[in-house]
Amino acid sequence: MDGNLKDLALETYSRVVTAELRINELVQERLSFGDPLWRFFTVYLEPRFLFNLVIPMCGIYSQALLTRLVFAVGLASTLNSFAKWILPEQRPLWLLREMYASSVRSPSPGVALESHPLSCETTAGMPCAHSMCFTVFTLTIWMFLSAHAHSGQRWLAGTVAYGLIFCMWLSRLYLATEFLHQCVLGTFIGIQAIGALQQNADYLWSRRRRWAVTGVLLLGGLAAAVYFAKLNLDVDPHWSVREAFKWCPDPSYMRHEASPIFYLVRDLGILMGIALASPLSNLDTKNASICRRCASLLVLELFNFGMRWATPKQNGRFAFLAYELLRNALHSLLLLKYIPKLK
Ligand SMILES: O=P(O)(O)OC[C@H]1O[C@@H](O)[C@H](O)[C@@H](O)[C@@H]1O
Repeated sequence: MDGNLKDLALETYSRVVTAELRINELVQERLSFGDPLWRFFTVYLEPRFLFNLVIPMCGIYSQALLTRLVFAVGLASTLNSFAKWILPEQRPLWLLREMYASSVRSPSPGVALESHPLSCETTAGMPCAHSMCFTVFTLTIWMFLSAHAHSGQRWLAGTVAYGLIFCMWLSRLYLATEFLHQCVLGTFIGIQAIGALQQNADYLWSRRRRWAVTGVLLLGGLAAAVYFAKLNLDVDPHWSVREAFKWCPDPSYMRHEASPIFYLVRDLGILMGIALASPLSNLDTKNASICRRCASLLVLELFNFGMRWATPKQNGRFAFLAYELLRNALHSLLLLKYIPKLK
């Protein structure tokens, strides 16, 4: 009975993802006129770019908005990286090529997908990080601006926000990096995460630094425990990187800083910066003059850019990961705690 249920579940899953491959194909065929736009969404609105440029730019408008964005998007990105670290789910191009390469799954799906450098992701597919972090980013801005808007303006801004999130889905489907269900679930989890953060805002924002830092260290321990548990269970922790190597048309499209471990370290670094700036309720979120805000954020982001440029990539992976952890922690700490002091 159990065996039958498992077979049925696998069969249903396989049918669903095969049908979803056709959605990727349809989007590639019908929406190629928007190619520059889909690339723009994937390249310039991805979590790393949000942290290194877009969120700091929002700080020019308001320090309170910047604080909320770093907190919400930082937590969402960490949650996403953990989900990808724990659950190994295929991406469309990997699955399609496996299907064609394997004689077990027949008949072949009869789908053709185009791939290029942006399709060479090295993490698992589920849930879509672009959709999840962008959902949290847009809805946090929407909620912040809605506090002082009429219901008509709120409705209009909400429609624009969901329209942009839909464009992010199309971008990921067009580049064949994600299945539709991975994008939808990314957005769904993002919305649930915002709800949970809102409900527990008082509790979370009043945590003392000691507790917050302990929480981040425990998360680091959890990530390491998952790694060793996988090794014990004979599950390859680097499965997604191997899939990418196997199916990416050119390995030079893949980057050091795109592995699941790198993303976990990056996100834990961002959280560590938030933890060091805790309690968040004590942070100064008053706005300095616009000139001062522009100048201080410009200096900070130039400094961050220099730090990124100087990343030691040739001194082994531990130096690389430790540097990234510290750089991200310093960047979010400076954004949250020290930029407002420069008044
Ligand atoms: O899950 P997606 O949308 O394919 O994204 C994969 C990775 O893409 C990178 O650009 C992000 O910085 C990562 O956080 C993310 O994990």
